[in-house]
Amino acid sequence: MAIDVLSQSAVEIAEKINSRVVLFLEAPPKEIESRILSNTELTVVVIGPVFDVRNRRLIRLSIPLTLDRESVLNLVSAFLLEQGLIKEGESFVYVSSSEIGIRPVKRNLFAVNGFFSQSRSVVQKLLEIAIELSIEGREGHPIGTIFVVGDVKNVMKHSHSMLPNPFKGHKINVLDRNSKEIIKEFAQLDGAFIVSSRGRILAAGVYLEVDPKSLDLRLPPGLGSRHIAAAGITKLTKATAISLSESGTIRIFKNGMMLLEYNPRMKY
Ligand SMILES: Nc1ncnc2c1ncn2[C@@H]1O[C@H](COP(=O)(O)OP(=O)(O)OP(=O)(O)O)[C@@H](O)[C@H]1O
Repeated sequence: MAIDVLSQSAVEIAEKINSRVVLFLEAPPKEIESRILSNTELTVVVIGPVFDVRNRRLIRLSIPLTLDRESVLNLVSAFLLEQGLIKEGESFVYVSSSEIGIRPVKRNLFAVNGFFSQSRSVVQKLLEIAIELSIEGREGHPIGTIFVVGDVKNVMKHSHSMLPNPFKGHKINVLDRNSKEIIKEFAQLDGAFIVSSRGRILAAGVYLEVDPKSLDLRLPPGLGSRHIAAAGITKLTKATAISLSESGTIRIFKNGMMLLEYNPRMKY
């Protein structure tokens, strides 16, 4: 099997370049995992449907499979740095059933503290919804929106409602299966959603009060007010923001920096 042969080469390469981590972009057969764990000192990271980081040598990350390769590698780099599993300047080896490569890790715009330790499944779920909204739009129109997750008390201090809050008094959680359509429907409103770190939607149609001049935002040029607001609120608070541009591009911000940029429409 291709992944069997390639994983063997990945281990050899990792040992040759003194890398500490091998990343499987798709889950390998169990015996490959156990062989690497018992015969080497390497940490194995597997991208798949399961998220489990308790075992420090066999780490399972669930990252949406629809993301492009670059974004997946960026997210994994951020994770490895954040967890202290790799240092800046070191490399990890990645492997799938059709390719193998070496990825040097840099602490760049994409590598940001705290992304993986907070509200993982909530952010993941909202990312899924943003991907669907990007591809589908709503009633024939492209949709743009912002989801702000976590540190709700502080987020509220830096925002105000632009319209009566449709979620007031309703217990709607992004992790509930049947909440997706409601969220997509209200994504047509102007402004941002405020979501607790446990996934409860507290408000929609919220204006984020962000003054970019007073914040040291390190953003790529050309982003408009929606994106500056999304980035800014993560600088002012400990929240994570997911923005969807009307152009279909999804971005994740944390600490005022962009962690991920991805346009699912590009593949269609
Ligand atoms: N501070 C803010 N808080 C919440 N929503 C905002 C804020 N600023 C702008 N928006 C929303 O973003 C929308 C688009 O604004 P603008 O075109 O300037 O942003 P953009 O970053 O270029 O977004 P897009 O790429 O979707 O066009 C506004 O109509 C408004 O709904």
